[in-house]
Amino acid sequence: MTGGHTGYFRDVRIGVIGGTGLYSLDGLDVVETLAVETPWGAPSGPITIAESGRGFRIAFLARHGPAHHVLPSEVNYRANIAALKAVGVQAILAFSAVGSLREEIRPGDFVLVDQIIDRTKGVRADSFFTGTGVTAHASFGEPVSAALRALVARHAAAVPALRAGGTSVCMEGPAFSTRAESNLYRSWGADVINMTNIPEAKLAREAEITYAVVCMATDYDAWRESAEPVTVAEVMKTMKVNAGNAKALLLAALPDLERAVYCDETAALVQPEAGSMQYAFQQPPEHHAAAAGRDKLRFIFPAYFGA
Ligand SMILES: CSC[C@H]1O[C@H](OP(=O)(O)O)[C@H](O)[C@@H]1O
Ligand SMILES: Nc1ncnc2[nH]cnc12
Repeated sequence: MTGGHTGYFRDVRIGVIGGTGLYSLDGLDVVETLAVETPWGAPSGPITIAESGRGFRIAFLARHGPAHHVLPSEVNYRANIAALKAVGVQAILAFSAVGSLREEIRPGDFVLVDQIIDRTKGVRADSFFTGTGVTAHASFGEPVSAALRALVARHAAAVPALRAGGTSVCMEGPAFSTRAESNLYRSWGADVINMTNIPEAKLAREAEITYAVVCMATDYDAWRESAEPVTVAEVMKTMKVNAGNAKALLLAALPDLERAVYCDETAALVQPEAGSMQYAFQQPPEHHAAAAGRDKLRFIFPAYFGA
């Protein structure tokens, strides 16, 4: 145990969440595999700790489990984020397979979204504070880290097409959208659609973890009159190529990311999120000591709910 932190503490500051078609990290040496338990239950699978050639460590988690056995609505997002936090993660680069809502975003293109529209249906646990007796409201107007997006965008040359900016719609699923819904999201100005950005991005923000998601277009969803609506077969066919490009992008960006989280004394990359929840609490700190969920919250926030 370190500084009131969890027994899993490892100081692995970089986390990667792989989505559909991205179930492992290649090109890095795996040094440890952790079965982490959190106060919110178990994450989707083991956390793999890998080491880069430069001696820095990266934690990897497959969002739907290593065999993709967890539906998007049934992912334990709280456990996933809490588990990454427990091993020391300060910045998460997530990957997500998405449908394109724009002709110009072709299957195979990557988009670093900067906005998210929540179309989930309230069935997902989306806050660490639920049931704890502590009221907190994270700032979420900018749901994705601008600094992490900019860092990744500098490595656009590693993939065929990478757009810096765009809006994703996170739908509930598991069935894909109707044509009318797909057109509705287009009329709202959305660029891509998936089923996992929310609550993942929200929980990362609550956990004070810097978060960005690389959205990898696999299909044109259901809006195009001239084409058949999306199927899983179509998604997985495109993901075969996308997965290779995702790994290339990660390996290209990793040296910069390592410098930013392990070597920069100003901590400029993670600084906007680190400590951000101190402004989110409704009640004064004295209240936290008596809160029913204090022990649970200490797992994520040793600084606010310490012994
Ligand atoms: C298999 S298509 C629908 C599935 O793909 C995306 O997964 P992820 O975001 O984890 O890459 C989408 O969000 C759905 O969960
Ligand atoms: N069209 C689509 N809708 C929702 N999630 C997706 N993931 C990949 N393609 C998708």
